[in-house]
Amino acid sequence: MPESVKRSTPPEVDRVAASRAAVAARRARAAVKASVAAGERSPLDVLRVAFEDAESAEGRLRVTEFLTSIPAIGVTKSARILEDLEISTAKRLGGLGRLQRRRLREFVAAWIAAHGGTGDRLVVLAGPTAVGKGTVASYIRRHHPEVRLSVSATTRSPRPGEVEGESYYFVDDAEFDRLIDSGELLEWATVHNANRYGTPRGPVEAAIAAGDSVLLEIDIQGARAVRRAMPEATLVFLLPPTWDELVRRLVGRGTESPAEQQRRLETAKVELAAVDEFDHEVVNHDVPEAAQKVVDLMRPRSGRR
Ligand SMILES: Nc1ncnc2c1ncn2[C@@H]1O[C@H](COP(=O)(O)OP(=O)(O)OP(=O)(O)O)[C@@H](O)[C@H]1O
Ligand SMILES: Nc1nc2c(ncn2[C@@H]2O[C@H](COP(=O)(O)O)[C@@H](O)[C@H]2O)c(=O)[nH]1
Repeated sequence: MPESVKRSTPPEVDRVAASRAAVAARRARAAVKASVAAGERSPLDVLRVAFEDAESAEGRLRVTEFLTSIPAIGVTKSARILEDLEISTAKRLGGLGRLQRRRLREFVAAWIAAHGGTGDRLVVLAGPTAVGKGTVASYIRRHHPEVRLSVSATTRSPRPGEVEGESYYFVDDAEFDRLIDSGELLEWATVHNANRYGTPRGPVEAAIAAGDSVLLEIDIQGARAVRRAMPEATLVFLLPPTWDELVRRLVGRGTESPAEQQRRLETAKVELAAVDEFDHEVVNHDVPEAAQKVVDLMRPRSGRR
């Protein structure tokens, strides 16, 4: 042990260690800010990490430091934004309450969409079983040809009327394994403990590169995976008007056995609690109205396209 340390009294050693830790923490926070300012890291990704781990460099970042690292947000604008969001400038990201997190995330997602990020180009529509995701997505396919709908790969068998390459790419387990191993899927999940479903990466990346809007209609696990892979994506949670209406839709669809319906409803209860992880909520009272709300989120607010 070096002489200097041996001679230090315990409080002095503590002070040296604390000051080193403070310098390291300050450097880590500065690195986060610099990566956002340089456009290397999405602000939404920073928020995700901060909300998952309050003690991380991201979680220790003050909201003002965070906002001012976003290009075109200065100190004055940041103060005004925080006043609107009812968040104290002294708060750290990891110390925000549930509603404050939600308001800040919605603000940042809207800011990215309005300032040229991919947020308005890649929109994920997710929600519990039978809420109407497929119905709303089909409506968008029919009425909004400008929106590209991603076609998923699945190991389930085609239902009557489903068309290969339009409804899904129907593949066997070996082919699905190959798609995973070769990195050709942006995300994949086993849905309802039954079949595997995944989003082919190539068409999504090509559409975004071409400036098109892409809609992914996938389950909640898939939405979380897309957020990890592409933090700028806009996540939309489709909600039923009421729980009873969700049950009515599931039972009324008549495609699952009563036992399977029960299992899906148990999962739906858990999934509904994930709504706070999403950037926007749309209540599916009426299909055209819900579809319009989703499509509106895909359009830039400033007429960029
Ligand atoms: N706004 C609405 N009003 C009334 N019924 C609706 C509405 N939207 C969808 N439905 C009906 O609810 C049922 C479930 O819809 P859909 O199959 O699109 O759900 P989903 O979310 O894709 O389900 P899953 O995840 O289980 O595949 C269907 O019978 C559909 O016709
Ligand atoms: N994670 C993913 N989930 C997907 C994908 N494509 C569809 N889905 C979800 O699966 C269920 C069941 O669909 P169904 O057509 O068999 O009724 C539904 O919740 C879809 O949203 C995907 O690529 N990834």
